[in-house]
Amino acid sequence: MITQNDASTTYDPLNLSLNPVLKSAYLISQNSQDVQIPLDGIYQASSKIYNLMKTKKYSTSNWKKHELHPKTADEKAIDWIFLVDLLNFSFWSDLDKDTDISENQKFSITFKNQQYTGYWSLCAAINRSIEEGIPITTPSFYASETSLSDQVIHHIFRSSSPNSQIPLLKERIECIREAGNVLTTKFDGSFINCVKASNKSCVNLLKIIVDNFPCFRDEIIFLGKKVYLYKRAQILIADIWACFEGKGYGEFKDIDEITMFADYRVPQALHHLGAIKYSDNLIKTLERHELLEYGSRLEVEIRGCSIWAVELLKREIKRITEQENGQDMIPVLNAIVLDFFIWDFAKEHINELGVEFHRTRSIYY
Ligand SMILES: Nc1nc2c(c(CN[C@H]3C=C[C@H](O)[C@@H]3O)cn2[C@@H]2O[C@H](COP(=O)(O)O)[C@@H](O)[C@H]2O)c(=O)[nH]1
Repeated sequence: MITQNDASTTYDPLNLSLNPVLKSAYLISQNSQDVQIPLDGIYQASSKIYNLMKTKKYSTSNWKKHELHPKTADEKAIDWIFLVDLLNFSFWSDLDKDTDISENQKFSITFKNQQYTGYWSLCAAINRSIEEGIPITTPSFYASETSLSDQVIHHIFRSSSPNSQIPLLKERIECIREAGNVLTTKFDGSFINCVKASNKSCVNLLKIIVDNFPCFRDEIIFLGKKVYLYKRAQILIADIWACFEGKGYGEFKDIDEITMFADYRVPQALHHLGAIKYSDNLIKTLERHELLEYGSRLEVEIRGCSIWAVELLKREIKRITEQENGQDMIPVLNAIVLDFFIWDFAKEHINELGVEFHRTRSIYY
């Protein structure tokens, strides 16, 4: 059983992790006012997740099974993953607050006669443009407006519902130009060269990403201290690791350093599972669909406590697995596999999560 000790003030993450995100998450969780991590909730959620994962035999091979994800782990897949995780943010619709708005009035992408929203709409838009012969995943192509105009980018993200547009399209174009130029001027035109420079260390690769690509710098001042959440930088590494199933370009000796990715979906599922608990005041704020500013106290508490809660879930589930020698049931268990599982769980149970997601408009998640 994990004890208070794991989450107590004597626990010093400085010795336990090289990843600045984990230290930040611990600091936030220790100073949080409107989000708590009840240990009994962690125990209950751990056994529930363990049993669900056991039946699903969840592993990294699930990543390529998603219909819109690349099926072959090669250099093209790396370019695809980089572009997707460069733009993997803020899909929720302003229209969400009007309950009588029907789903098909919101932004969505039609691809192969299927309609996609949210994260999957991004994947669908990119796959659709590849099928239309647009080399959208080639950095030298998307770096400059002369080869890829803003108008064509608008066309790539055209919605199947009229008068709706992907949120933050202008900011997405800025990210595309910025990252495309960094890759062409500093990394010989492909993110694969960042992966090679990381020397199979995800902590190194995380640093390369945030040092060279400003739009991945998900950093905030919390109670006068700089905290690092790095959601897109970490999921970029995790998607490569999962796509390559931990081998070849996906082999990272220190992959267990990567934490949960602090988005707006997984916290909802964590609350539903009892692993985190919002104050009444926060719940009312969310129910009013109030915007939470990026970097505001409530928003940082939700994100930081979610990361720390997944860390505690991981430890407790590891302990259960060892106790029940279920290693073969869950071959690989780290914060990535746990996060992916909980995110897919959130999507599967989207209408029964019992709490609103928090609405922050940002390019960071
Ligand atoms: N923490 C975490 N956040 C994730 C993902 C994913 C997709 N990952 C796929 C790849 C492997 C997994 O098995 C998933 O199938 C997207 N997001 C974030 O969610 C939000 C979009 O939500 P919605 O509007 O409802 O689609 C947005 O912030 C986006 O950045 C994840 O896995 N973990």
